[in-house]
Amino acid sequence: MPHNIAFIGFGVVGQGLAEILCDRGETLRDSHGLDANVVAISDPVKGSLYHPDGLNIKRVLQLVRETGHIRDYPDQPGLITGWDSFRTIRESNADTVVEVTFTNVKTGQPAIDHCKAAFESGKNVVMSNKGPVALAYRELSQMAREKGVRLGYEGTVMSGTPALRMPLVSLTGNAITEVRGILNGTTNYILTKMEAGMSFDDALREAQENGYAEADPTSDIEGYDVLYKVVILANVVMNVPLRREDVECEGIRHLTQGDIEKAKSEGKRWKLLARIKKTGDGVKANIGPEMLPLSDPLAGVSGAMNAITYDCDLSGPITLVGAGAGRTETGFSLLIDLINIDRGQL
Ligand SMILES: NC(=O)C1=CN([C@@H]2O[C@H](COP(=O)(O)OP(=O)(O)OC[C@H]3O[C@@H](n4cnc5c(N)ncnc54)[C@H](OP(=O)(O)O)[C@@H]3O)[C@@H](O)[C@H]2O)C=CC1
Ligand SMILES: N[C@@H](CC=O)C(=O)O
Repeated sequence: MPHNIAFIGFGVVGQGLAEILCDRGETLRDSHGLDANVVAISDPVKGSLYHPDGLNIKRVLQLVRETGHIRDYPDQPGLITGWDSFRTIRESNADTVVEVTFTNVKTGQPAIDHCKAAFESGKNVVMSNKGPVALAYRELSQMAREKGVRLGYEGTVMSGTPALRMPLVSLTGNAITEVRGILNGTTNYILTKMEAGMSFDDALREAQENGYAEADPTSDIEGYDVLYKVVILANVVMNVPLRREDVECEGIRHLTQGDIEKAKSEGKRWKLLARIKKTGDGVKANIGPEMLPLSDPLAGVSGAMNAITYDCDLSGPITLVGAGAGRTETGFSLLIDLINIDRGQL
């Protein structure tokens, strides 16, 4: 049976997943049981397409590459163009909505309402958008359960590095007492480049060109992106209802080349660190730049790589290192969820 997919948003990550589905379609079907069929794409600037039998995704990707939009997709019987996100979610024959619009760090919208509309229409949601999980995790997971559909969000923390599945599945049975990590690719990339002599602004520009940064990079630089990831980790992995207003948060905007040089002269390196520590009645969480000695394993994590350490009472500390951002890496995070939906493991 084909697994019909609708993309809501078709930027860096949406195209990353589409490329994987296009390049690996046969292997995914024959070896992993995922017969992915993209039936719809809805994006305010690139355009919107829906065909109940499926779109030619290779053609779609070629059009985006060549023209920046999909409005010149060849007309054919049954093709519908111009549907907005909600119409696509409600009226398409998609089984799963891939929600890859921007992360709204104030309200989580319109992504939260996209999820609700999908569940109301009996559709699964997989997303790398952090807003809905950070702000409405409990409500959305309950709603998905009641409607008998699935909610996947592996890519919301550390892109395609399984920072959520690993503790939930492989470390299950442990009590996780502390989580500590580098959880933003853009700022880690900027700090690494500044250490090599590049200016803050040039390094940020490169991170944007590489597809690591948020649509509004203030979210990366001021730490709001990490704040959302901390809230997700506390709620999903530690089962504590932490809210964003409970977390102390400082970004890296104020760090100067002088600060970077000072750290270097002391045999240290700046990293934007997140910490979540279990307390008697919940957790205490904070985010901020810290100077780490070069001997600290986190000091060696560079560029858009991220790392997270889970302090577990039975297994001891376990650290996961991998991509924190990126087109293919985050596209892959959505693939993990899609395959697991078909396996009945999500
Ligand atoms: N890039 C990365 O490495 C990672 C990204 N993420 C998250 O994944 C999500 C997607 O990221 P990314 O692809 O990089 O972001 P982009 O900004 O490249 O893509 C988002 C797309 O969604 C479109 N969009 C905005 N509003 C709507 C709407 N209402 N309906 C449909 N489409 C809409 C945007 O259009 P327009 O440009 O016109 O606004 C844009 O094309 C974000 O939430 C991000 O936080 C998570 C992990 C890593
Ligand atoms: N902008 C984010 C993308 C992934 O969540 C980052 O740089 O880590």
